[in-house]
Amino acid sequence: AQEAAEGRTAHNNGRNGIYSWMDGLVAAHPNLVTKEQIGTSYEGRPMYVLKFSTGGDKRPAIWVDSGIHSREWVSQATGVWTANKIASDYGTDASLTSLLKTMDIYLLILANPDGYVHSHTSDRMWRKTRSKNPGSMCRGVDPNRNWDAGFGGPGASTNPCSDSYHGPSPHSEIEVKNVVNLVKNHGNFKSFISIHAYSQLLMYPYGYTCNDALHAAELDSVGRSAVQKLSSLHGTTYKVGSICKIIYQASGGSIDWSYDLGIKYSFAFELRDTGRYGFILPANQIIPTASETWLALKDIMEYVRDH
Ligand SMILES: O=C(O)[C@H](Cc1ccccc1)CC(O)(O)C[N+](=O)[O-]
Ligand SMILES: [Zn+2]
Repeated sequence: AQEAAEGRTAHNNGRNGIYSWMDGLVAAHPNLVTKEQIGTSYEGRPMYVLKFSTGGDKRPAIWVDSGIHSREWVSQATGVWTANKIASDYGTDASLTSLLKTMDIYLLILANPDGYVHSHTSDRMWRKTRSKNPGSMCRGVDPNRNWDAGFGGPGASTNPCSDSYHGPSPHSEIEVKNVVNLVKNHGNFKSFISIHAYSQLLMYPYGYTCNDALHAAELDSVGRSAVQKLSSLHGTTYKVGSICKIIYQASGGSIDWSYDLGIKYSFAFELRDTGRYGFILPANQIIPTASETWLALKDIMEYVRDH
């Protein structure tokens, strides 16, 4: 109880490790990394994106988010590792350096900050946002069912007590709305990548239907190339396919929304593992997971740069 209390204090006093860590990264790389607040969460926590840019104005950009489902802790950890990797490899990795000459990378490490705190202080298996549902004892909306893409269709629940509750309306969750506003106002994103765990999958639209997306063949080949690079590091095997075909039908998902907005290169990762540890992945697998995932992310980013 004492630890939980201390945990709550640390989080509530904004001494949250990731927030202060982000400030350190910005301070260490002032010519590359800036921190932009895109809004606040339901409980009032700031939502920050890290912007990696070498100049220009609204350059073609790549979006990466992690932690939209708060219990998928290797996802947020991979976000942190990836932020550091981009900052430290810029200038030495020729491919990344050339990418950042013409494109920007936006990285939202904590897409669901309230849920993340709740999974640390109260319920390790918490997935949703922490919003109050009128008329229900149950809190939270599944932020990956709340996007305006096939909203309320098959593969989401109308029950506020369900872990896949889609919410009262599209973009009802402020955490989702904040991302929608940034992406729409920016207007020049070429790729939208959302990082989840677990199952070891690289998926592309659609989730809301099992009909093929217009660019399914191209996205499939981009995905296969990326997972080949991923597997080359530690031999981790991934499957590639559309959300609906490879995992299950799911409506209101973020990458269906980004794809239908016109952001062709929309992907979702399901990181390690395949169920042995599930969401409770041992910490000694964080760096191997993040390192192999980076090879796939970089491959996708290079493809986007060149197409
Ligand atoms: O159900 C989900 O939102 C993801 C699968 C997914 C991923 C992207 C778009 C639509 C669905 C699976 C997961 O990451 O939540 C893992 N899980 O089933 O807990
Ligand atoms: Zn997830």
